[in-house]
Amino acid sequence: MIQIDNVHKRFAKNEVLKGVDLQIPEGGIYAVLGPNGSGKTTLIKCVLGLVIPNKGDIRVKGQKVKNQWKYREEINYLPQIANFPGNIRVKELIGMIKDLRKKPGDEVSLIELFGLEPFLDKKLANLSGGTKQKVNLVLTFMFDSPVIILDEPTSGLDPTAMIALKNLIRKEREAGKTFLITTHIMQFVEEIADQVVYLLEGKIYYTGTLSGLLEKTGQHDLEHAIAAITSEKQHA
Ligand SMILES: Nc1ncnc2c1ncn2[C@@H]1O[C@H](COP(=O)(O)OP(=O)(O)OP(=O)(O)O)[C@@H](O)[C@H]1O
Repeated sequence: MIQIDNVHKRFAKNEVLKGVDLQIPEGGIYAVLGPNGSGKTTLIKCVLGLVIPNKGDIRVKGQKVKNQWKYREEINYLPQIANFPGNIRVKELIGMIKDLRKKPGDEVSLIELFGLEPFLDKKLANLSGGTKQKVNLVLTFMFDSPVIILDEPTSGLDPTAMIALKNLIRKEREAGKTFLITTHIMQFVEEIADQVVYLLEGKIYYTGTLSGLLEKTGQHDLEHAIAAITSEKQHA
């Protein structure tokens, strides 16, 4: 479904991705993990065509993404920071995004799921951070696309919204969707991820199941496994 071959990306002298190879088959939830600044967002943006690699190939459903736009219709994307003008009202924003995507969108059940009815007539500038994130989740999930990319989806969410989000992701996985998710919330990964991808120093340090990572690091939970990798690297 997504094939990443030998991808390199540098910003000036900062070599962020140094030969990333990754195959994501169709269906399932892939958690992309790694320390701050390890290149998770950069990798995701390469898949979306928002960042152009210096070297390497990326294919989505067999098609090279370079200079292509059509394939992006197959992807729903939640950015880490979504910047919409603050004077737009929630319902106007939802309408605008539906017009732009030119695809039928079903927002009604999502608005209910995240309890957003009282906020529909409010301007974005007047919403709390968590409420804005719920609106962004509605924008991401209201379209039916086979690939869903979420960059830090839990940001600012309260426990009720977290449960709603996990249930939503599981439901979409049951429908055969493929997820790429970055997060620093290890409990979230433990609860929902099928596979873990760990980026370190510009390369993939590990890809496989969560239990495989625990075995590789000799740890009992993901938080300790990640800490063990970091300290192993610092002492190497
Ligand atoms: N447009 C850009 N121009 C210059 N440098 C950039 C740009 N985008 C990212 N970087 C740099 O690339 C590196 C990787 O950033 P990236 O946002 O991909 O990391 P990340 O793993 O997603 O981090 P975090 O966990 O903090 O979200 C950082 O050093 C960042 O400063």
